[in-house]
Amino acid sequence: MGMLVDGVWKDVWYDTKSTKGHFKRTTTSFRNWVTKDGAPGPSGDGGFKAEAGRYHLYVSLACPWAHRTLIFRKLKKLDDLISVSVVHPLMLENGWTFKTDAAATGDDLFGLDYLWQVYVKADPAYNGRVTVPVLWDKIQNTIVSNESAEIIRMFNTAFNGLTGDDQDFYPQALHDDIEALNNRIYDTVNNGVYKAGFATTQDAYEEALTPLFESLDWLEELLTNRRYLCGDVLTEADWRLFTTLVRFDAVYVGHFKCNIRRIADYPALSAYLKTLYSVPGVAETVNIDHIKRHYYGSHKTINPTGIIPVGPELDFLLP
Ligand SMILES: N[C@@H](CCC(=O)N[C@@H](CS)C(=O)NCC(=O)O)C(=O)O
Repeated sequence: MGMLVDGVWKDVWYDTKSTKGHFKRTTTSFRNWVTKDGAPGPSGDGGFKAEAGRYHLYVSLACPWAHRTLIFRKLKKLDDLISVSVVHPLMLENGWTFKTDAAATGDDLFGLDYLWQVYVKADPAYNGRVTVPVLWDKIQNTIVSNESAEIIRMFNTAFNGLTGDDQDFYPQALHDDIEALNNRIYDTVNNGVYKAGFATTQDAYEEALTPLFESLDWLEELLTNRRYLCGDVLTEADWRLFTTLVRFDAVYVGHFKCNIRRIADYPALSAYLKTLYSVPGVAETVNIDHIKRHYYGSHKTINPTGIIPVGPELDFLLP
């Protein structure tokens, strides 16, 4: 774990001293958008036209934010248009690496050793954390975006003319509902588990845990009466929640101490998780082995022995 300072790699853990034990996620720095015709998107610069074979996605199969982009690549039929490299599950003193293993592919584009080298290629004086996902442009030789929330919106529409797929996970009529759901779920659930897990004081941990379980209880009630978060329509809000739910019982309950209840204890959330998992193409984006090895193996301050629990048996994996 570390970061780049003026383009030089430094091995440092998250600073929670200045925030009294609270984990604060830093903002993302590459915010350009791929669009149908290369016109600028809501942020960043233009010049990133949707073209087959032009873009490359760097992901970790362990990371819930990168997982969103893999799901959208799959559901929006972008497999043949956007290539992918998968980093090694362990993120230690060199950050994400391109060491290969069963599902870690190495860097198919440049043959580099570390993800930070991709960031330095895009910006030789880069300052900040080196995170996945990264969407790389092979023509301009730079990072288009490293913000998953925006990459999934690009994937949702920009390539429709090339794939002929017009499924819409962010329909105009539901924008307000989706934003409201995303805001609460991001703060208390997606990022809530990290705030609990990376807290270094009892107070900071408990401050994250209470709203996390209030939100899970609220979601359980909501999903008792609805198929998806917005009703009958499957939207990006569901996929954003899914990547946290699918990791919850395997790692967040134990490793991040989010242990008031498991997802398995919530009937509606469990059924919903299974429904989303069984959407064609989704199961192949879930890699529980990388997920467990990453969290239990990479965060030495939380789990110094690096021992990976054998259980639990996960219900959604069963047919
Ligand atoms: N805002 C980013 C967050 C991505 C993120 O935090 N990824 C984690 C992996 S789960 C990461 O790469 N962390 C490395 C670090 O913080 O040094 C997004 O949603 O795309």
